[in-house]
Amino acid sequence: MTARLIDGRMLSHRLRANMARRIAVLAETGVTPGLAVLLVGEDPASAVYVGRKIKACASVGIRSHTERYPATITTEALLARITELNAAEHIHGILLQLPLPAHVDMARVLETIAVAKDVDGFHLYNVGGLVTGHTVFSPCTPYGVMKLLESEAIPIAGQNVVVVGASNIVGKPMALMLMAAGATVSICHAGTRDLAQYTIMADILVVAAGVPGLILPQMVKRGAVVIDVGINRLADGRITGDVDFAGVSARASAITPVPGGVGPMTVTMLLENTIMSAERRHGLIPDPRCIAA
Ligand SMILES: Nc1nc2c(c(=O)[nH]1)N[C@@H](CN(C=O)c1ccc(C(=O)N[C@@H](CCC(=O)O)C(=O)O)cc1)CN2
Repeated sequence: MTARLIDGRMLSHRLRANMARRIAVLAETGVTPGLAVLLVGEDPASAVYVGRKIKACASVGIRSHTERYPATITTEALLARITELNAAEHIHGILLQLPLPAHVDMARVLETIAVAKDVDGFHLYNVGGLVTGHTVFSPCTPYGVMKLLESEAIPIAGQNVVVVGASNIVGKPMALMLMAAGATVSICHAGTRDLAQYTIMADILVVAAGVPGLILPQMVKRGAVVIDVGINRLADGRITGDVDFAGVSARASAITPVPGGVGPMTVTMLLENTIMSAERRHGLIPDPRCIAA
C-alpha cells in the first residue's frame, strides 16, 4: 500500500479562495477584518511563523499588523496593550505568538484577550468550550486537522484515534475535538511505555510530540490515516515531522507531509477565525454565545 498524500497547501489554497469572497461581502458593508499579531522576543521560528501569518492575511484581504516587543517586556505592559486592542473597533482578532519569555505570566495575558477576539482559541473560555461544546473559536492547528480529515471524507465517528502529545496548543484540544466528533480517543506521550501498543490500534493516528522519527512503520496499523503535526528542524536546516514518512507511507492509507501538511492549515484556520470574528461583530453570522444564552 502506498498512502495517499493529504495536501495541506492545496486545501489551504482552496479555502483561501473562498475567504477572499467572504471578505468582498464584508467590504460591501465597509468592513475589513483586522488582526493584531503580538511578537515578544527574538525567537527566529516565531518570527518566521508571524511573517507567514501576515503574508497570508494580505493574500485574502485581511488587514494585519505585527507589534514587536522586547523579551524584557513586563506582563503588565502586555496586559495594557491587549486592553487597548480589545477596545479597538477595527481589530477583530488578537494573536499572541507563542512561546513567550519565561517571566511573562502567559495565563494572565491569554485570559485578558477578549473572548470575541481570541482567534487563536487559547482563552480559558474557549478551552473550556471545547469540553462543553460552547467554544467561540477553535485553536488553529487542531481545527486545521479536522478540516483536512473532512476534506478527505475520512470518517471520525466510531473510529479509534490515538493522539501522541498532550500540549495545550495541539494534543489536548485535538483530543477533545475528535471526541466531540464521536471518535474513541486515546492520548499518549512521546514517553508512554510501549507506545506502539497504543499506536498500532489507531484508525487515525495524530502525532504532535516534537520528536523527529518517533513513529516507525511497525507502530502503524495497515490502512491507518496518519496526521503528522510535528515540525522539527534538522541540523542541516531541513524541516521534518514526527513520523518516518517514507516507511509509514508504505503502510498507511493516507498521510500528511511535513512540510506542506498541517502547517499551512494552522495559518489558514487563523484567517478563517479572523474573518468569522468580523462576520459576527457586524451581524453577518450569529455569535455562538448569543445562541447558547
Ligand atoms: N499563538 C500561537 N503560537 C503558536 C502556534 C499557534 O497556533 N498560535 N503554533 C505554533 C507555530 N505556528 C503558528 O504559530 C506554525 C507552525 C508551522 C507553520 C507552517 O506553515 N509550517 C510549514 C513549514 C515551516 C517551515 O518551513 O519553517 C509546513 O509545515 O509546511 C505555520 C505556523 C507555535 N506557536
